[in-house]
Amino acid sequence: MRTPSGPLRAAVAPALLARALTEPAAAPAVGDSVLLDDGRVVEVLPRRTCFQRLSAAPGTSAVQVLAANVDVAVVVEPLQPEPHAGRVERLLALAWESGAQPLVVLTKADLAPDADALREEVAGWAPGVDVLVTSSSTGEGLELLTAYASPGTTLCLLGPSGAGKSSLVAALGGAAVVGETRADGKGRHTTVHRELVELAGGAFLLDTPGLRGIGVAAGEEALALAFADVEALAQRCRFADCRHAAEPGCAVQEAIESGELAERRLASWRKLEREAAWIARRQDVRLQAVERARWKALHKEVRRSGRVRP
Ligand SMILES: Nc1nc2c(ncn2[C@@H]2O[C@H](COP(=O)(O)OP(=O)(O)OP(=O)(O)O)[C@@H](O)[C@H]2O)c(=O)[nH]1
Ligand SMILES: [Zn+2]
Repeated sequence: MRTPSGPLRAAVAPALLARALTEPAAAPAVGDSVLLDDGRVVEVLPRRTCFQRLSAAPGTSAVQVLAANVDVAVVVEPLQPEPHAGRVERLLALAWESGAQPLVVLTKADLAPDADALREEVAGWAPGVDVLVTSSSTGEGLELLTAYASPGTTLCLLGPSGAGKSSLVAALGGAAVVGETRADGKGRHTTVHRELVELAGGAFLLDTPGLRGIGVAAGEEALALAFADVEALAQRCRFADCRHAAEPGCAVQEAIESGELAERRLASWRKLEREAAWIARRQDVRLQAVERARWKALHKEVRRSGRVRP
């Protein structure tokens, strides 16, 4: 981690480790600011923004934090092969979900003669979000991205393999400042991947493999932001509970008929809404399972000792 007196490797204090067993979000994640006592991490300071997913650990219902305190969440999508609408929309929903400012960066402009037209199209998938055209090969558009990377700002890159994320980092003058290390069988420490990169202008970039392919669904509120155009239309439907199928006075269907809204975009919104509902249900089921396990343990204790302990 970084401290005023330089980089430092610090262990997590036992009390915090113990808490993290039942509450994984209490553990420090990449991007966190922490309190140190006697060279140990005793507390994680409140997070401004947060990428998280449901913890895979059995017996917990909690969320696992993938990255904390990201200011700008950059959705990286190549112009060649063609930008993929569903993928951009999904990553934008996750960006909104995190609380960070979303940004779309289209890469490999040197390979796309129709970059400007493609930019227009992508802008339609990203209401309220800037869409930049860049090339790490020619340097085109990189100064636009630098404007988002003011000193002290933390960015993260979300995008598929091959989108050009590593090339962007290199083109922005990235140098690793913190590498995550792990001990191998022989007790040596080896760097497994770069985690925090300092850019030439003094901004930071989180480059976390776990974030790259992040597969979690965004919640309702994030979807409302990512699909602000569809939501605004839905406000104008005659019925408050309009399902935008065949109801009379449906502003969404009218917009599709007039060409104002792409049918594909409504379908994409529906798909992500279904996923959000599914995740919410799964979280409920998990909470119930944890509750059941607690009661089972309590009953066992009662049978064993013949009395109830609070
Ligand atoms: N022509 C051109 N090629 C590029 C550009 N940016 C990246 N590439 C190429 O695209 C390929 C993938 O780029 P990477 O930067 O490794 O992509 P990545 O997103 O980091 O991929 P992962 O590490 O798998 O997540 C490489 O062969 C790059 O040389 C660009 O601006 N123009
Ligand atoms: Zn409607």
